[in-house]
Amino acid sequence: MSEAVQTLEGWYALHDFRTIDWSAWKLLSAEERAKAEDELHTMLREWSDIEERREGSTAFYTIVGQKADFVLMHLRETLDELNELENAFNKTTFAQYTKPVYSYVSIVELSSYMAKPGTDPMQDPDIMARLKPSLPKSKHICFYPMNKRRSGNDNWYTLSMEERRAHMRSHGMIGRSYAGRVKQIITGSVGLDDWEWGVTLFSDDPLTFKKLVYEMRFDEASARYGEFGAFYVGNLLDADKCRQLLSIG
Ligand code: VOV
Repeated sequence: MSEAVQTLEGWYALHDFRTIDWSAWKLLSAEERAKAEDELHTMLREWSDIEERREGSTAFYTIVGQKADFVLMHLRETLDELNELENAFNKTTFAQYTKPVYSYVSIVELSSYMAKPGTDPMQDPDIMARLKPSLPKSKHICFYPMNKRRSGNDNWYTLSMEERRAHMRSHGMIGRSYAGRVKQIITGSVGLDDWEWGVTLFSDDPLTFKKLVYEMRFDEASARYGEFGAFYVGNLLDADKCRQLLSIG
């Protein structure tokens, strides 16, 4: 039997994808819409206070295309907190005018393939910052779930630790050549959701997502062992953009 790699876990993650029920939203009076928006902005401010206290982080992006209209990505210390905030959001007036279309539950994960031997990762401030990150406010987000293949001769889980480490080293080298242009948050979801990992990328240039993902397709860790779900891509929603999105002319 191959040895499982040790993993470090940080904050739990919920990706909550919704569409907006525009016909119902448009039927509201301007006053009713303004009230619902104020309530939404109060909740967004509460989430940003939580982020300032370093007790979690939230990213709010539109989604381009028909899979969803927006995503709220939340990171929190516990699954209970994620569930509470999901329920609190569902009780808002604005949420009544949204329809859930997809969600993903996972936890920020770092594997120890590249760990320095003899060091305690939990004492390393860089590692702690990666496990409990403030989500970037980059202009664009890209999310997709993925598995490592388990079929015939292409079974990631029967490779030796050394083979997997060599693959991850090569994978990491490609990733590092995108340093400063894209930030990745890898969340593990074995036992938590339908795929094995969630990949969330942040960048100021959406073309970087295409370049990076394409280049990785040629790397064996992805070419031979990667299986991918649906891709969601979108644009940052700050308070002004959010008002613009919800305004009815
Ligand atoms: C954007 C840059 C980037 C960089 C620098 C980077 C580096 C690294 C390193 C060094 C490591 C291993 C240690 C750790 O940190 O866990 C990983 C780990 C991982 N990655 Fe990665 N990855 C990136 C980016 C990046 C992308 C774009 C993808 C999607 C793959 C694709 O084809 O679409 C991905 C996937 C993963 C996964 C699923 C894991 C866990 C695999 C496991 O078996 O445990 N990743 N990754």
